[in-house]
Amino acid sequence: MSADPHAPTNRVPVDVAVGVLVRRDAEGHEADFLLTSRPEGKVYAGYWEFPGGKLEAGETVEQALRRELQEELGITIGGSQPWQELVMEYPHAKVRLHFHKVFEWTGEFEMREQQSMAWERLPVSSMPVLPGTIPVLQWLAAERGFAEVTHRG
Ligand SMILES: Nc1nc2c([nH]c(=O)n2[C@H]2C[C@H](O)[C@@H](COP(=O)(O)OP(=O)(O)OP(=O)(O)O)O2)c(=O)[nH]1
Repeated sequence: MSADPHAPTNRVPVDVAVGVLVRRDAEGHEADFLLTSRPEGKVYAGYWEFPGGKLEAGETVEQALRRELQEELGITIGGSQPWQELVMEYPHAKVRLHFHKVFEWTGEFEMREQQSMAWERLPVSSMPVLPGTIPVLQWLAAERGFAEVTHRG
């Protein structure tokens, strides 16, 4: 009998900090959000995701997020709000994704890893999106009362 590729494994997940940067509209409602493409040379290169990266030893999620967004996008975030958590099993890794919402940052966006960025709304037009990004679009859709398909591809 062959192994079920979807069965949970006993691998220890790697913690990843992910930022959902949200801009507000004129009424103060949450509006567009930032997606970035994964740089060449990484697994899932070219797939769209919310920016972030793995925690280093001793870091909190917010500290890791501040460091990663500075390194990758050249911005400095203010505070971040813990929002959702998700464990994903990929062939290359098992990750525990810690999603924080971020509403404040300073600095100009610079794509320091030659990635692309897009301010998006639902439905998202950037494609393809990373598997671990799809649940986030669904959470945003639930918060916003958006009942249609969230992304293409
Ligand atoms: N940044 C980010 N990573 C995600 C999302 N969804 C998802 O499954 N992941 C996965 C992909 C990767 O396996 C892992 C993030 O690791 P990474 O390789 O991008 O992190 P890093 O920048 O620290 O990479 P490196 O230094 O090891 O090259 O989390 C998401 O929305 N954003």
